[in-house]
Amino acid sequence: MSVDVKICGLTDEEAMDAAIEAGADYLGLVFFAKSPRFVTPERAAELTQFIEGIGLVGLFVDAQDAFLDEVLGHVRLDLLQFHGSETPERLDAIRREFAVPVMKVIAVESAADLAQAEPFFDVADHLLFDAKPPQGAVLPGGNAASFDWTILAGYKAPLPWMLAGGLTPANVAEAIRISGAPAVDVSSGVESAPGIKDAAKIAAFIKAAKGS
Ligand SMILES: O=C(O)c1ccccc1NCC(=O)[C@H](O)[C@H](O)COP(=O)(O)O
Repeated sequence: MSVDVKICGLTDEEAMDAAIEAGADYLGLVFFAKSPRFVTPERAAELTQFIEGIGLVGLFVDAQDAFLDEVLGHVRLDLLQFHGSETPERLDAIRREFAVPVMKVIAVESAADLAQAEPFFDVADHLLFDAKPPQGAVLPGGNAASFDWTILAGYKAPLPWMLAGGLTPANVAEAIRISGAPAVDVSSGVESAPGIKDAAKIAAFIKAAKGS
C-alpha cells in the first residue's frame, strides 16, 4: 500500500507546485510566528487559492480560538495540526467549535512516550509522532531531529498516524520499513535552508517514500 506524504512548512508557490507535481498527499502551512516557515493568513490564502484535491494542513502551537478563527476565515484547511501542549479537552473543544478534523503531535524519545497518545484516541482524527525537540530548541518541531523508529514497529492505533522528525530523501524508505508508518511528514529534510524548500529534494523524498 502506498504511503501518504505530507510536505510541511511551504512558503512559496514554486514549492507548492513541486510538492503537488511530485504527488504529495498533504501540504502543510505553519501558523506559528516564531517559525522561519510562518505564513500569515493572508499569504496562506494566496498560496492556496488554486489548490484542489489535495489535503491542506494548518500547523498551530497552542493557538487561541481567535487566531484559529482568523486563519480559517482566510483559508480552507482540511486538517488542523497541533504541535504544542494542547490537552485532549482542548482538542475536543476545537474540533467541536471549528468542525475541522484535528491531528495531535506526540513527541517521542522513548517507547514510554507512546502512552501519551492514548488520551487523544477519542478526540483526534490523526496522530503524528515526531521527535522531542533538542534541548534549547526554539521550535517544538521542524528541528530535523529524529528518534528511534523501532519504537513504532508494530504500533497499532485506532486512528490514522504519521511519522515525522529528521526524515530525508535518503532515510525515509528505511524509516518506513522499520516503523511501519502508513504516512510520513517532512520539513527540514526537503529544504536548502530553514524555510526555503528545494524542489529536487521534495521530488526525491516523495519518490523514496512512495517507492518504499
Ligand atoms: O516547521 C516549523 O517551523 C515548526 C514550528 C513549530 C512547530 C512545528 C514545526 N514543524 C513541524 C513539522 O514541520 C513537522 O510536522 C515535523 O516536525 C517534521 O519536521 P522536520 O524534522 O523538520 O522534518
